[in-house]
Amino acid sequence: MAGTGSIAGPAAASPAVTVDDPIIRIYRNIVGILDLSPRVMRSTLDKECDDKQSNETYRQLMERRRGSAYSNGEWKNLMGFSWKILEASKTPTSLDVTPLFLLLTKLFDLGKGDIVREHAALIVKLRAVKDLRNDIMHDLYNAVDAQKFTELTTVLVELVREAGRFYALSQADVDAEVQSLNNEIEIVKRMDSQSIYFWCTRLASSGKQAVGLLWEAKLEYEKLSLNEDTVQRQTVFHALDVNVQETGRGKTVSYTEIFEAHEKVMVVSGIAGAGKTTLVKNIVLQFFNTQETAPDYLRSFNQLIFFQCRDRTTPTLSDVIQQHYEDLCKELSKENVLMALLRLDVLFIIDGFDEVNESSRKVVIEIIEKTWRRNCRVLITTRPHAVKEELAPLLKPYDVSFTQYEILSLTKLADQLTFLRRYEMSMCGGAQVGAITRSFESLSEDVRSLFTEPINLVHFCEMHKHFAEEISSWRTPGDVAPVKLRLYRKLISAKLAGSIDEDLDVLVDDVFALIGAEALELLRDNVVTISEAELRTIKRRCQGKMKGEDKFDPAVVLSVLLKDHKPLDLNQNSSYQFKHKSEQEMFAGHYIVQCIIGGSADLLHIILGVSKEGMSR
Ligand SMILES: Nc1ncnc2c1ncn2[C@@H]1O[C@H](COP(=O)(O)OP(=O)(O)OP(=O)(O)O)[C@@H](O)[C@H]1O
Repeated sequence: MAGTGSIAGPAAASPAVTVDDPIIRIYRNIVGILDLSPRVMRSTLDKECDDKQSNETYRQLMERRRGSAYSNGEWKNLMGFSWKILEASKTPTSLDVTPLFLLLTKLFDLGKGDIVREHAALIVKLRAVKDLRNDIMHDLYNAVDAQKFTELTTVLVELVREAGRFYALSQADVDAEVQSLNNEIEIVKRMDSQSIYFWCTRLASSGKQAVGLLWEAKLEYEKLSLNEDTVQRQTVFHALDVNVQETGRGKTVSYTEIFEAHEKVMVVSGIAGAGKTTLVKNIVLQFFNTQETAPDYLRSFNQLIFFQCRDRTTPTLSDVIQQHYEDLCKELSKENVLMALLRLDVLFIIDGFDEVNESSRKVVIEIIEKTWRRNCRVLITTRPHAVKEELAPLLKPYDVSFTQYEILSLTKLADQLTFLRRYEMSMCGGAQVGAITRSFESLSEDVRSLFTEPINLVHFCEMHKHFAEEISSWRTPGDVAPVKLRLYRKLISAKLAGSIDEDLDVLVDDVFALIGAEALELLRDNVVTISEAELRTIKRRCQGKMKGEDKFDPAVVLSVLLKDHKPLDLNQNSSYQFKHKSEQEMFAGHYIVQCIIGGSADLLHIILGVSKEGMSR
């Protein structure tokens, strides 16, 4: 049977399954939704569009029937995020239930010439299929329900009969179509383990759970950057607001509303430390939360793939898929799992596009290329400068448009205090809560205006822990900046005290200079992850600086400044990163200032990334 999408080769003996087996129940529902339903609806659409010319798109057909063109805005409002596929498609072959339902209902609304038609009964049947689709695809509890398959097959047969009445087909033609559908239904009842729908079934039944465990282990806790404190990510999460750029009127909405966009691609932009990565990590945790069902705004997805552009070691999308569904990919191949995944409703999250490199760019392009015709959506985060300069040009050749949202800063004192309170509670386990917020409230407005990004507020908590006294003496914004570096100085000195004979201050200056030069060089190449080999080079350089200090261990110092970044694929080597990109930038900035103060002639060519000879020219 062509329709069940067998993967390749002769059909293997079907696994011994009974109706009691959850896998066969999910399989039937999945084939019913992903294969039988669109085929029946496509046949209805063909009947409705018997006047369509073969080179005409569905948008053009509707405009012809309407007698006027739609503006792009009208078309998007009419078709939601199916607008693109319905604008481009000339045949129904790649349309599935959601765009088919939309298209059919909008065609009925338009009418067909002067013919008076009563389409209400037909819409009832179409809607029943669409609702069953959403029930089954968005909730495993429904997907495993044998009754749903019975309901679906019944309504599909009714749809064929109702379409027969509506288009005044002969009884013989309708009976033949029903017979053919019943034959297909009988085939679906026997599970084909070579069918792509079998793998969709496996993904639907256990994929989310497996990936959920993976992300929960990786993301549940957050280690703060300036000291050893750990907080539970969801407990300290502050629900951020975003500004919809599309409207041009500065409409402010909650982050949960970004999925209401008409575009399949949504871009969340924000300056350094605005909370882009934290936002998407919390979306991941909410999606996979095993204690509660996914929140409403995520309910339309049944799988989620998370990819960070700083990754330099995952060359293809199927490798990303393998990291997510390791066991399933061992059974089938990663390519087949990817193929099956793209049939489902997937949310792809691409984090930190501004950090994209040669390898991760290929993955981003693959995601865009493979998802735009599907029921998938893509959420991309980036610093603002990369939207115009890099992201828009990358999407343009694929004719992909997006809605942009900008994360809003926390400018109101009440919001800042709420934010700080959560961290304070988590950091002191509930004891002595109030000191941090009181200290913050006592600052002048001028100084407080430095703390409008989440990262600065978190750093405030950390600085308060070490320099509470000093904070009370801050008078101007200029008093704040040096304290963060002093905090690092203090942390490194504490680590080295007792093991080093030399003057610690001088030694820390040397470490800062070395790490600052390294940070600058990496930033120049837009690199934020450091491989094991690169780390060894940095360690050797540290060691070289500390000649004569036998007891100096560069790993101890670097552990204060860098964090270990464990790969998803445990067979791969670890990589390392600054605790936050903004800290990499801070050390690079400090280094530049020191070079300028010290009158270093080497500096400019390093920043510009050219040779000294190149500079003289
Ligand atoms: N919504 C939030 N609730 C609680 N804490 C947050 C929130 N957003 C950010 N933070 C804190 O601020 C830190 C920096 O945020 P994050 O890394 O998400 O910023 P970013 O916008 O991705 O920055 P960059 O562009 O530099 O990568 C986080 O590690 C976290 O401690």
